[in-house]
Amino acid sequence: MMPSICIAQLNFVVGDMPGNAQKIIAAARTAHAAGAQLLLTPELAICGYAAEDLFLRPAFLDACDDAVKTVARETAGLQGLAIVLGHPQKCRPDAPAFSTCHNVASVLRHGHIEQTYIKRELPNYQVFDERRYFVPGSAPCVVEVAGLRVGLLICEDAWYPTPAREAAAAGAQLLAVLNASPFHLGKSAEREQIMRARVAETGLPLVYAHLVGGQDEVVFEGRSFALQADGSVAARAPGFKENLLFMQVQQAQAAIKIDAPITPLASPEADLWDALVLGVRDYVGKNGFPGAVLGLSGGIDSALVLAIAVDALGADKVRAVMMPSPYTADISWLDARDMAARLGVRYDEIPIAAQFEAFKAALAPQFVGLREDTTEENLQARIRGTLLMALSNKFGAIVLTTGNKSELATGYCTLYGDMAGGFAVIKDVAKTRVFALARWRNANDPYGSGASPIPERIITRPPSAELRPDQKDQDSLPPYEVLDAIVERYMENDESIESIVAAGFARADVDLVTRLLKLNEYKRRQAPVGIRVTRRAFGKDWRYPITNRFRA
Ligand SMILES: Nc1ncnc2c1ncn2[C@@H]1O[C@H](COP(=O)(O)OP(=O)(O)OC[C@H]2O[C@@H]([n+]3cccc(C(=O)O)c3)[C@H](O)[C@@H]2O)[C@@H](O)[C@H]1O
Ligand SMILES: Nc1ncnc2c1ncn2[C@@H]1O[C@H](COP(=O)(O)OP(=O)(O)OP(=O)(O)O)[C@@H](O)[C@H]1O
Ligand SMILES: NC(=O)CC[C@H](N)C(=O)O
Repeated sequence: MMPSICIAQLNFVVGDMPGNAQKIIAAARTAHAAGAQLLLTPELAICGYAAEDLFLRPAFLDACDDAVKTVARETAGLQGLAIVLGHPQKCRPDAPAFSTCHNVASVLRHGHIEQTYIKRELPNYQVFDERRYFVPGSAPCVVEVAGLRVGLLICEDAWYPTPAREAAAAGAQLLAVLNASPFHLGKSAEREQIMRARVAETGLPLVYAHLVGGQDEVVFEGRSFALQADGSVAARAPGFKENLLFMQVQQAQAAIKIDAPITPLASPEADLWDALVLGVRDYVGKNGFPGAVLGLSGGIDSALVLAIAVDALGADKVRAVMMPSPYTADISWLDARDMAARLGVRYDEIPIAAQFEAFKAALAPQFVGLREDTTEENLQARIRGTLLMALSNKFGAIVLTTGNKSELATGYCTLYGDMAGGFAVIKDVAKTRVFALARWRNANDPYGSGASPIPERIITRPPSAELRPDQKDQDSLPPYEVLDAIVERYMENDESIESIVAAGFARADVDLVTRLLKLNEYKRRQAPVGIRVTRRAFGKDWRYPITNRFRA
């Protein structure tokens, strides 16, 4: 008789060790009641991923240790259930300075820690800094559960052949991987492909236990899965929600077969939408905000952010404010009103003409003889930022900023103006993708907030900041198809200026975009945190110097 395995695909809160422990205990009870013999948690389940420099605090590691003991104690009576629990563990006292702990998976059974596996491969690229915190292990770990020998691995271990091969050599019949693998577009398929390589090399089936939830700039999409020994998908949990995924392991002649439900993968747009919704919901929820507020301009960016916010939080928790200036077109407030009504959010109008005039009057003696320029444009953006922050201060709702990746790349945004706020929802979504996503959301209603929330004219009118008469984005920037393609090549793929020009882009466009990218590093350092959805976002994954003379 081979075991039944349960994956606890759960949404943990970083630093809430007592809460996370209770979630794991509840999952263990459910799994046990359903007949499971093995419960797998995600990587570092006890403290959440990523706890960053909290790992440098001895008291934090002690609290993790206490929580592991709580899980062991409170699940001691679950006869026949082994729990593989991800947690940090203090190193020996003679460990090198600043390498304070191991990233481990412990096997809890009958109230005791029976075995502990130490993660061997520590990722230190993209958003990962694991070598800052962890000391690597060097040995495989195989645990026996109901007659099945399970080889334990932790996330990055399975991105290299050696740990899996050594687990197989140590007698494993199945590989179990505990993971915290942040989402970007296409990551689900990429991950399954990498795991398929491990299966091919070892000839062993593989079970992948994954985290779900948003944590600051990253989102984990869940979608835990299993592969048969022939590499085919044996199980897959739903994406972007908690799930207990049960699978029955069977001995079929010499082979081990896994029997479980398979949720299909989703389209890129559906994934992107779900990632943004979960990112907003968890940032707002886990940080204790009662709701969110944003400036609704009648343009596409704020429209998209409003639709995401409503899907994430519900219409009753979201508030939209239209703040017309002398340059705001009639269609802007007509469309803003229309959209707010479609979604059923609270909508207010606060004109900013009087404040704008007051600022200009105050500055007039200083500006004598000077013509109006971006200074006056930015004043409008800053008045709006001030009003939104006042609403946030008074009512507690977080201000969602609406800048997209194209704007952040080129600095087409105002410090302390439209950049003022707490969470930058679409900062990793390029403008061309903003349009595609708006169309997708109008054709789909994944959270039941209403079909077609975005008035068609908002999608079809030419983008404008409406900060001076007849202004269009394309007066100062190349067409967004060109801009976004250059940003993707230069920023996401590290291509050189020459290779982008060689690929057929006009040198003037490439020069302008890469120059703006370099010049605006200072702005990005002051931008709010926001959701990473591509392989490389402006965040932990983009660490360029501000003072810098290199551009090629
Ligand atoms: N290296 C550096 N390190 C630190 N600070 C630096 C700096 N270089 C300039 N600065 C400071 O930054 C200031 C310039 O930045 P900032 O005040 O933001 O203003 P700035 O970048 O000059 O203007 C904002 C631009 O964004 C456009 N915009 C605004 C609002 C919304 C939208 C939209 O469509 O979404 C577009 C607007 O049309 C304009 O072209 C300088 O005056 C200086 O004080
Ligand atoms: N009239 C307005 N009323 C309320 N908020 C505004 C208004 N104009 C601008 N904002 C806020 O400032 C942000 C930047 O807007 P702006 O119109 O300058 O450029 P944008 O990037 O094209 O954005 P959008 O597509 O939402 O208009 C908007 O997304 C919105 O949150
Ligand atoms: N936590 C980890 O070890 C993650 C690293 C891994 N390569 C991933 O993104 O999936």
